[in-house]
Order: sequence, then structure tokens, then C-alpha cells
Amino acid sequence: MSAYHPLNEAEAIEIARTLPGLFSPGAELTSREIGDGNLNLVFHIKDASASRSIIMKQALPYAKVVGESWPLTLDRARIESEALLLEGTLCPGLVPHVHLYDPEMSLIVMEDLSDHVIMRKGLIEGNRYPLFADHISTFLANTLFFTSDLGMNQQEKKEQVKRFINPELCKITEDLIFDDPYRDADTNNFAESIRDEAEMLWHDGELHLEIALLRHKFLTHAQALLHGDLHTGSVFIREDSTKVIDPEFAYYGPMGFDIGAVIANLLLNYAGQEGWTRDEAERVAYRAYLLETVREVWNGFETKFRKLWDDQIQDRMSEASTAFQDVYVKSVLQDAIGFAGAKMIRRIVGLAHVADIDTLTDDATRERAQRLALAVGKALVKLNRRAVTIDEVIEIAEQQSSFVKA
Ligand SMILES: Nc1ncnc2c1ncn2[C@@H]1O[C@H](COP(=O)(O)OP(=O)(O)O)[C@@H](O)[C@H]1O
Ligand SMILES: CSC[C@H]1O[C@H](OP(=O)(O)O)[C@H](O)[C@@H]1O
Repeated sequence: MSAYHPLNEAEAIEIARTLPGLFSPGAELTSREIGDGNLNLVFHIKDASASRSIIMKQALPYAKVVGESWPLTLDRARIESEALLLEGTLCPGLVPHVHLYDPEMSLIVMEDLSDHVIMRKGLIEGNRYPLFADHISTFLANTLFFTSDLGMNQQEKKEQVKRFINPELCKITEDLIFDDPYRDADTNNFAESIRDEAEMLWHDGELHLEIALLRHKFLTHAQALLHGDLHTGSVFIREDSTKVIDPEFAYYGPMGFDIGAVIANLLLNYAGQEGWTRDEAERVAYRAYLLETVREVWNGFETKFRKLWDDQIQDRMSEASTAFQDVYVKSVLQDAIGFAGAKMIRRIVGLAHVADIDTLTDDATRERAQRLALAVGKALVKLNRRAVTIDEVIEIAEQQSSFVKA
């Protein structure tokens, strides 16, 4: 019989004591469950006297946000630990160190990053992170290039695709991002004040075509190993350091999905800024910072990805045609823009929202932020296959925010 069961705080301490090389015997350990995500338990285990601490993340056999009625594979803990290890070799310093993965308890023991803050929180507080665009574009370029047919042996890639088949977590994305927001689904979650917007989503044929194409790409395009859920709640940050966490949605999919996730979450924060900034001047400046970050993320990715292609390509035909690189990069940009739009829309009308908008306390401000996020999201989805530069994303955000005025 399996020993698996969800841990309590005391049991987490007992397990921590058995881990080699982490705490001294007899150390006085404290344990606190700090999970604020939708799916898992996260224990913070600390030996205050020795200034030592670890994180123990345990998968539950169901989605925590809904409860036991939504069963969910424990295999996601394996996928998350294997993805973290691989990302750690491709991007040293940009993910937490994994001390141990225990398959029996579906448990990952990892580096404690409590000296960083979750980026979503940092952005809500109005902080700026000068190195973020450089760090995240390195993460994107390295993970996406070196796990694709461009950057690795193509037979080994197929073996890697097998290891990262992740059907249950992919289904969450397929439903919550690429289906439910476009019909009157039970999982949808939106305020009555924006029902008109939700109903427009259900009847917009142009949007449905683009979402169907993006969904099809998500289902079929095994281009690279994705993080799979790269929102600002999956990034721990300081001014001088960036760490990507929580790759349990990792699977082989279209590169633009991860890049789009970063862009979408910067733009969701942009949409909430009327509520977070004190006055117009501060809002204009912070929004400009967010848009400049969007631009730098894409430009950094493109430059680094092209350099990896030029220097380290593994595929003879991709090397033989210089025009192929341009076509490839353009299609990644277009995908990123489409996926960014879809990810913005789902965070307003779908099951899982973002604090950048949901925690705005004034009803009218929150509603304007929701309408702005939807307007930008829809425009990005409708633009995606025609897009040529990242500047078009910036223009859409600026234009839509000038329409939705306080
Ligand atoms: N390595 C870590 N160091 C410190 N805190 C962490 C770490 N990993 C997760 N956490 C905390 O736990 C929360 C939930 O973690 P996350 O991996 O996002 O869980 P979920 O998969 O349930 O979304 C994070 O928002 C953060 O507060
Ligand atoms: C039922 S899972 C909903 C949602 O939660 C995941 O995010 P996280 O756990 O990192 O907050 C993911 O985005 C899923 O789509």
C-alpha cells in the first residue's frame, strides 16, 4: 500500500529531519504551510538558530482551489522536479535548487527563496526590477532553444517529449484558457457588472476562430519544453535576482505560450494600475515601465534566441536556410501575442483570476481594469496572425487605456 497522504505541519518537520545534510540532529525546527497557489501544499521549514530553511512542496491528489471533486494526478510533482532540474542546467541561477524529489510522497524539497518576493506582489506594490527582462529572456531563450529540434538531438528530443507528457495539467489549460471563457461554462467566474463583456466573448466569431487556432497549436505543436504556467506568481524576484518556480504544467508545446504568459501578466498589472498608483503622473510612469519591460522581454528573447541559432544549431536544414530563422522567429512572436491575449481574457472571466485586478477594492475601478484587460486581450488575439513587431502590443495597450478612462 502506498504511504502517500497529505502532510500536516508536524509531519513535514519529521520528514525534514530525515533529509541528509540539511539540518543538524536535534535542531529546533518550525513548520508553516504557506501555499497560496491553486493546487499544492507548500511547507516552510526553518531552523531559526542556524539560519537554515527549506521549502517542501507536496502535490495533492486533487486541485486545491476546487477540492476533492477535481481529482488531479500526483505525477505533476515528478514533472515539476524534472523540469526544475533541467531548467537549472540550462539556466544556472534562474530556478531554485532541488534538494530532493520523493516520488512516494509526491514531494519536492527545494531551496527556500523567502529572501525574494513573488513578482505579482512586487508589481502591485509598484516596485521595479531592472534585471527582470534580461533574466527572463535568458530563461526563455535557453529553455526553449535547447529543448527544441533546433538545439538538441532530434531522437533524444522525442524521448524527452515522452517524459513530459502531461495530459491532466494540459487539459486544465485547454479548458480554462481555450474553451470555457468562450461559452457559458460553469467554471467561469466573473462579476455581474461585466456580464455584457462575457456574453460578447461567447458570440464573437472572429475571436472564436483565433482561439480555435491557438488552442489547436497548444494541442499539437510540440516545439519545445514549456514551463507551461509562466505568470508573475511563478516568478520570485529581487532587484538583483530572478527565480522561476512552479513548472508543474511543463509539457512540449508552442514556444509562444511561455513568452505570451510573461507579456500577459505584465499587461494585467498594467490594466490594474488605476487602482494601484496614487495619481496620473505615477500611473503614466509605471505603465511606461511595464510596457518597456514587455518590449525588452521580447527583444531580449529574440536577440538571444537568434544568437543560439547562429552559434549552436543542431539541425542542418535550419542552418542551411537563413530565411527560415526569420520565418520561425516571426511565428513565435505572433504566437506569443495570441497566447498573451488569451491568457488575459481567461484571468478576467475564467476560473482563476489575478490579484493585480481582483484585489482592487473600489468596484468601479476594478470594473474598469477588467474591461481594459479584456479589450487589450481581445485586440491581441485578433492581431496575432498579422503582427510584425512587439511595438504593436505596446500600441494596443496604450490605445485601449486611452479609451477606458476613469
Ligand atoms: N522555493 C520557494 N521558496 C519560498 N517560497 C515558496 C517557494 N516555492 C513556493 N513558495 C511559496 O508557496 C506559494 C505557492 O507555490 P507554487 O509553487 O506557486 O504553488 P502552486 O503550484 O500551488 O501554485 C508561492 O506563492 C510562495 O509563496
Ligand atoms: C484549477 S488550476 C487553475 C490555474 O491555477 C494554476 O496556477 P497556479 O497554481 O500557479 O496559481 C494554473 O494557472 C491554472 O490554470
